[in-house]
Parts: sequence; C-alpha cells; structure tokens
Amino acid sequence: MRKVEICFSPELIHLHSLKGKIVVVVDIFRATSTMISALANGITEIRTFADLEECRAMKEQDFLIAGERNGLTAPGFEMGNSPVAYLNSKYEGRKLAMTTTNGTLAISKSAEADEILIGAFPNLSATIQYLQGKDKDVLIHCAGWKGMFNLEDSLYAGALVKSLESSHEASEDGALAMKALFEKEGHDLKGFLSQASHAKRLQNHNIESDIDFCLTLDLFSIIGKVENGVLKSKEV
Ligand SMILES: O=C(O)[C@H](CS(=O)(=O)O)OP(=O)(O)O
Repeated sequence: MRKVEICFSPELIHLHSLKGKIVVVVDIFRATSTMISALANGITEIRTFADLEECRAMKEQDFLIAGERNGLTAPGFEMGNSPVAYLNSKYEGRKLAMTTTNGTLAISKSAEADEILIGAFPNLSATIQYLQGKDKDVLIHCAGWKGMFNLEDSLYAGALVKSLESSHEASEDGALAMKALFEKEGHDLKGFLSQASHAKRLQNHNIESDIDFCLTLDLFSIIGKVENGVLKSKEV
C-alpha cells in the first residue's frame, strides 16, 4: 500500500524525505486557495517567489504581480493575496507572479519532490482523484504560520488522509491525528475553523469573503501542478 504523511511547517521539512513522492503544498489562508482560484479563472501560469523584489521585477515581463506580507498588499503590487479578486475570469489570459508570507516559501522548500501539487478546499476532490491515480507516496506540506503549526492547513491534511485511506496508509502519528480531527470536525469546516488564529487575523482585515471562499469545497475540477518552477492547471 502507498503511504501518506504530513509535514506541519516548512521549518520541519528537512526531517522528511521528498524524493519519489508527490508533495501537496497547502496554505488554506490564503496562498494556495488564491492560486487555485486564479488558475480556475483563466490565469495561464503562476511563478512563485520568496522575495518581494524578485517578484516585483516580473512586471517588466508583463506579469500581473501579487505581493502580500502579514495579510496586506505589499507596496507597489497590483494584487494582494485574495482568492476572490480573480473570480469572473477578471484576469483571464494573464501570467501571474506571486509572493506571500508563508505559502510561496513552502513551495520553494518542496523542490526535491517528484511532483508538486497545490492543495486547497475548492479543488479537494480533483486533487484526491489525481493522487489515487498515481502509484506514489504522498507528503502533505503545510505552510503553517511563520514556522508554526496551524489548524486550517492541518485539517485539510486530515481531509486528504481520510479520503486516501483505501489506497494510502497513514504512515506516522501526525497523519493519524489529523485524520481523527477531520473525522470529528470536518462536517463543519467553517464553524470549527472560525476559532483558528489565522481566521481571526484575517477578520481584522475585513476579508470574511476570502475566508468563506477558502473553506468552500469543490468549486473547481482542476488540479494545480508545479513543473519546472511554473504552476499551471490541469484537468483530471
Ligand atoms: O495573506 C495571508 O493570508 C497570509 C498572511 S499572514 O501569514 O497571516 O501574515 O499569508 P499566506 O502566505 O497566504 O499564509
């Protein structure tokens, strides 16, 4: 049987082996939810950057530039980190360069994986379908918050572990724990995660519509996959 494990923060990724595995990077609030929204709404490719200046420079190559730090749009950027900003195919056909506080770092730290997917609740079922069709172990890489554990990425990881239980064995205690948490709380994602510290931080920025979007299941049938450093959508 294939295996599934969870890494709870980019600070802990050095403890895991990535070789030969599919890594699913998840940053529910909000980077990976925003990436999936952008791709599903016609953004043709996304390049991710850890550094603000490198990302800002992509404007010269006709990229739409998205920069966020501590929940706010960084100075000089056209976009922040809001998934709803891309709805209604507002930026269809554009290429996007993006840097965020936690999520884009987790992607850059996943580079050794065999395949890198971007996970979010709005495309959960599509991601599960893709993983079930591949003969590879899975590592769920939670972006966390500034190096620490967070509830929303971990609960998403629990949802994946639970959904893969017929094909992938939970290979460590973190995966078993998050599966149990999802079994207990997954029926009310919005209620349970309203107490998450990140949801409270975002509420201070008056972006409840973002939180609501990020916790909505299966709006899109695409997956997000990073190939040669470029994130694109694929139909499953
Ligand atoms: O924009 C977000 O939601 C967060 C901001 S922070 O971590 O709360 O400062 O960034 P992300 O990279 O999406 O976690």
